[in-house]
Amino acid sequence: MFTVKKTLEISASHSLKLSYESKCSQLHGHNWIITIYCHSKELNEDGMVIDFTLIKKKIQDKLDHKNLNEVLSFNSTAENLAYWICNQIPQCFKVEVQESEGNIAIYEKD
Ligand SMILES: Nc1nc2c(c(=O)[nH]1)N=C([C@H](O)[C@H](O)COP(=O)(O)OP(=O)(O)OP(=O)(O)O)CN2
Ligand SMILES: [Zn+2]
Repeated sequence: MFTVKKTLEISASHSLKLSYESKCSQLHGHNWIITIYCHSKELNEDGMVIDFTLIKKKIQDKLDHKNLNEVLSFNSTAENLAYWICNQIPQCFKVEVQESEGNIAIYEKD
């Protein structure tokens, strides 16, 4: 099994819809650091699991310098982002989303 790991950064704004009062319900921004793990038993014809550039493009084109509330149909918690990102890339099996230093969510397929 081959594994590739791609780390990229997304600068964006969001506000969270929460069932309790929170500063996070106000529009604010983060520089999310996202680590994406992809694997494959065999390499493609180019000798890759997946092109690092393609991983970055798929995620950054949709999210970078955007208001996440406008481009995503779900509450953009780190957990939900990790889940959504994992499902954008067929070879992906794990995603880590660091919202700020010390605040990290991880989604991993069963
Ligand atoms: N489990 C989660 N908890 C929280 C999330 C989340 O995505 N998953 N998100 C937020 C907000 O986005 C909020 O903006 C985070 O604020 P931040 O200042 O980064 O974190 P803290 O409030 O913990 O403050 P520290 O500076 O880290 O002490 C909130 N929770
Ligand atoms: Zn936030």
